[in-house]
Amino acid sequence: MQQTAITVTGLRKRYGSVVALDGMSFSAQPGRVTGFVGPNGAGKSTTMRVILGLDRVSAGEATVGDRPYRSLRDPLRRLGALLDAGALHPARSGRNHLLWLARCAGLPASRVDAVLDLVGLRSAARRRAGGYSLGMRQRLGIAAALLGDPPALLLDEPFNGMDPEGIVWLRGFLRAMAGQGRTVLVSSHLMGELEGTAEHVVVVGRGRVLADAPVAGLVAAESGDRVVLRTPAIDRAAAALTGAGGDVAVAGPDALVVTGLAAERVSALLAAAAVPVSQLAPHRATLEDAYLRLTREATQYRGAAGPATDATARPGEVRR
Ligand SMILES: Nc1ncnc2c1ncn2[C@@H]1O[C@H](COP(=O)(O)OP(=O)(O)OP(=O)(O)O)[C@@H](O)[C@H]1O
Repeated sequence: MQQTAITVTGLRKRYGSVVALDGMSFSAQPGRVTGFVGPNGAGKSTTMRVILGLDRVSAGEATVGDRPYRSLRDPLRRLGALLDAGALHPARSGRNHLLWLARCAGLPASRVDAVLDLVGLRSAARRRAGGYSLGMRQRLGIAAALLGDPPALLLDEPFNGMDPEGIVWLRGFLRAMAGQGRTVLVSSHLMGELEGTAEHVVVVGRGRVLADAPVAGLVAAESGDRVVLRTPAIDRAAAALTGAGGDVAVAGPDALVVTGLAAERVSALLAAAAVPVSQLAPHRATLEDAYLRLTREATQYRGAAGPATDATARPGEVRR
C-alpha cells in the first residue's frame, strides 16, 4: 500500500469577521489513528473540507500524499472521506447508493459487496437508506469511503449516533485500518473513544493547533506527580501534607489531590499524623482531562458552570 500522509500547512480562512482557520498546521501519518479534536467551532470540519478541496483558503495548503486532493487523478483510490452521513438519496437502497458512487468513480461492483461486509451492513443493504438509523448511515458513509480501498481515510465524527456495539466495532475497525498501514484522521468529541483508538491526537482551538502529540504522552504529562486520597479528615490531612511541602487541592467532601509528594511519602506522613485514609493512589489522568485543560481558553461556546469534578481539579485550585 502506498504510504499517504495527510498534511495541512499554515491554513488561513475567514468567514466575514469570523476567523475559521488561523494558521492550522499538522500532519496525519500512515500506520496510526490520529484523533482530531477541539471545541465547537474550532475549525475541524473546515480543515477537513479544505483537505478535500471543497473550501478555499486565503493562505496555506493541504496535501494528500504530496499533492492537493483536487489534483489527484484517482481521488477515491487515494483518500476515502466521510463528512456528512446524511448526504445520501433517501429513496435509494444502501447498496444502490454505493453502486452509484462506484460507477461514477470507475470502480467495480464487486467492491460494493466487499465494503458492505467490512462495515457489517450486508443484511440491510437492500433497504431504503432513508430509513437507516444514524449509526447505520455512519456505517454506509464509511463503506463509501472504503470503496476505492484508499491508503488514507478522513472521517468527520464517525462515532456520532453509534450505539455501544457500533462504537466498539468502530474502535477496532479504525485500529485495524491503521494496522494495515493506512493513515486514519478522525474527528470526535468523545475523548474516551479516542483514548482507546488513537495513538496520536491533534487538539485544535480557534482555528489553530493547541497540541499535536502522542495520546500516551499527553496523558502522562497530565497525570503529573499527583496523588489522590480519600479521608474523612481532610483538614488534618491537608495540614500534614502542606507542612511537608505538598500542594493540596480539595477535590470532593472527602477527597484531596496532592502534588509534589510521592505516594509513599504521602502515606508515611498521614500515618505519622494518625490520619485515617480510605483510599490513596497515584492520579491517572484521562485524555479528556488533558483536552479540557488544553482547550479551556479556546472554548467559544460554553454552558452555565456545573459542579467541578475530581478529574478537572488542578493543584492549587480549591473546588467544593
Ligand atoms: N459556511 C460557513 N459560513 C460562515 N461561518 C462558517 C461556515 N462554516 C464554518 N463557519 C465558522 O467557522 C468556524 C469553524 O467552524 P467548523 O465547522 O470548522 O468548526 P468545528 O470544529 O468543525 O465545529 P463543530 O465541532 O461544532 O463541528 C466557526 O466559527 C463556524 O461558525
